[in-house]
Amino acid sequence: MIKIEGRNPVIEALKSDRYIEKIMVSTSAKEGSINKIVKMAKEKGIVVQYVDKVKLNEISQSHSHQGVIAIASDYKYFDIDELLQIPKEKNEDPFFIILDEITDPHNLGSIIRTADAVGAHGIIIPKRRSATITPTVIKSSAGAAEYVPICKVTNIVNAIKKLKENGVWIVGTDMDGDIHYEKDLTGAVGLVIGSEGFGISRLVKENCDFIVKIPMVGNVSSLNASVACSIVLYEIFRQREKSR
Ligand SMILES: C[S@@+](CC[C@H](N)C(=O)[O-])C[C@H]1O[C@@H](n2cnc3c(N)ncnc32)[C@H](O)[C@@H]1O
Repeated sequence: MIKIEGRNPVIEALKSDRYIEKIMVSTSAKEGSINKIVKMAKEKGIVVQYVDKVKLNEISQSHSHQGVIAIASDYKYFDIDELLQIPKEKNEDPFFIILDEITDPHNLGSIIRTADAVGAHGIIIPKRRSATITPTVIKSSAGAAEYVPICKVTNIVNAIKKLKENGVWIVGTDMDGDIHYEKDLTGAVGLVIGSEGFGISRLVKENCDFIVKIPMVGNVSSLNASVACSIVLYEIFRQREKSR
């Protein structure tokens, strides 16, 4: 079981068909969206348990529960074949994100949130040395983790090769690339974002079809990984919308 913490994440979980064992609500949280959550839970026949705020603080893993925690079934990761099936079923050009060892749960949550906003078909993460779906990630995604398929793979390079075999162009991001908005980013695309500390690893970079950079004129040498990811995702989204 996994804890889903915070109001938006719990609302999104209640909207989905995910199994929820119970919802714990702080006795001191009565206002606003808490009433909506309790109503939604009751309509679905889910047990609502009122607990003291101190107890909820102890249970919370994200430390930002906003007075509500749902105990839900574990997150279901996709495999790469299932991921590739999604754009086919929607009759859309594949649009994937590949995270090369993003370790900060807030970055992963924020990337999931933007991925949902731009209609990406899924995110590939490595099994090791990576943030995975935790209460903090779900909270940071504002509940978008319910909608964005995540695929955990043993080897990112092999996953990239598989995407390429399926006609996906792999776009890396680094400071030594071409300006992102001057490149054609339409068609089947897999966007690679490097780790917070080390960027994209050498082998992954060698397997990218091309590299793009987000121009910068300031003093710091790079952007935050989730910010960089959002900027390029929105350029891909803009170009895809324009080419429809
Ligand atoms: C914090 S940066 C990594 C910095 C790292 N010290 C390095 O040497 O590459 C994390 C990731 O965000 C993306 N990124 C950040 N700033 C970028 C920029 N200006 N252009 C393209 N990608 C960028 C890249 O994917 C990068 O690997």
